[in-house]
Amino acid sequence: LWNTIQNNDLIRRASIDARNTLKSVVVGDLDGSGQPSTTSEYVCTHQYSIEMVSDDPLMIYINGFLSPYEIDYLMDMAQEKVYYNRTASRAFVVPNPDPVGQCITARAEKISGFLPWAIFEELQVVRYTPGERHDMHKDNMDRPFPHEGIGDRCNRLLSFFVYIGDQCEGGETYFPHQLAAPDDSDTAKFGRTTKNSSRGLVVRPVAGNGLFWINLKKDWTTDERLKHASLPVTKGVKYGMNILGEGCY
Ligand SMILES: O=C(O)CCC(=O)C(=O)O
Ligand SMILES: [Fe+2]
Repeated sequence: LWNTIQNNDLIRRASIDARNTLKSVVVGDLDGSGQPSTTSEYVCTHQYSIEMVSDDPLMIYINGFLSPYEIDYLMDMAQEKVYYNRTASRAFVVPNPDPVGQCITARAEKISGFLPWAIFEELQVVRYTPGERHDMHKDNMDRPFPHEGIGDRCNRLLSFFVYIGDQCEGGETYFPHQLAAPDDSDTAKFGRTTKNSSRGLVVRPVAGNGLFWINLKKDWTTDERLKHASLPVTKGVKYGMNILGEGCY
């Protein structure tokens, strides 16, 4: 059960300390002078707003999770990187340490609050060109896995999916088991399935915004209701980012 966590507190403390140490070195003090660097406009701050999508399973929509600076930064990085193939789309991992990456991970950790996460994985940026998609899946593994120095039975407890580039048509994130967005919801952010069903949450790419949800039930088994897919991009290019928080029991 979630409340049987043993060493998560120690691990997450170490994870946060490591990030804070790094942050004080790399963010705002790039020349090591102890003064905010004039060569960088970037300061790690967290400004976003949230909307509850559902309480069971827990899902939250986040407006402005990425700042305009962070979007530009990641889009620049996304033009330079070599991508690896995933099924029907491509991805790369944000180098670690990276001042913006560290700040984004710290933000995800903060939002995750007191939930029993132990550590966050490296940030993964994904790209879809026309025809590319991500088939129906869950973000956690079927079986718990060991994570060196953390625990023997770990799994991807928390998922954030954040949109970085929305100059595309299609590419919505689709959760077939979630309730459909209400009629009066913002159509820039939420869509509907073609069949007039009460189920099926369709979330449109809006740069900077994202979703947070919990993959596992209280007994650490898969919550099948969080299966999801990226519908195919039909025009333009979509960029997004996975931020995955692992917990161990
Ligand atoms: O691209 C999306 O909308 C979702 C991607 C996704 O679910 C994943 O990469 O695990
Ligand atoms: Fe996913």
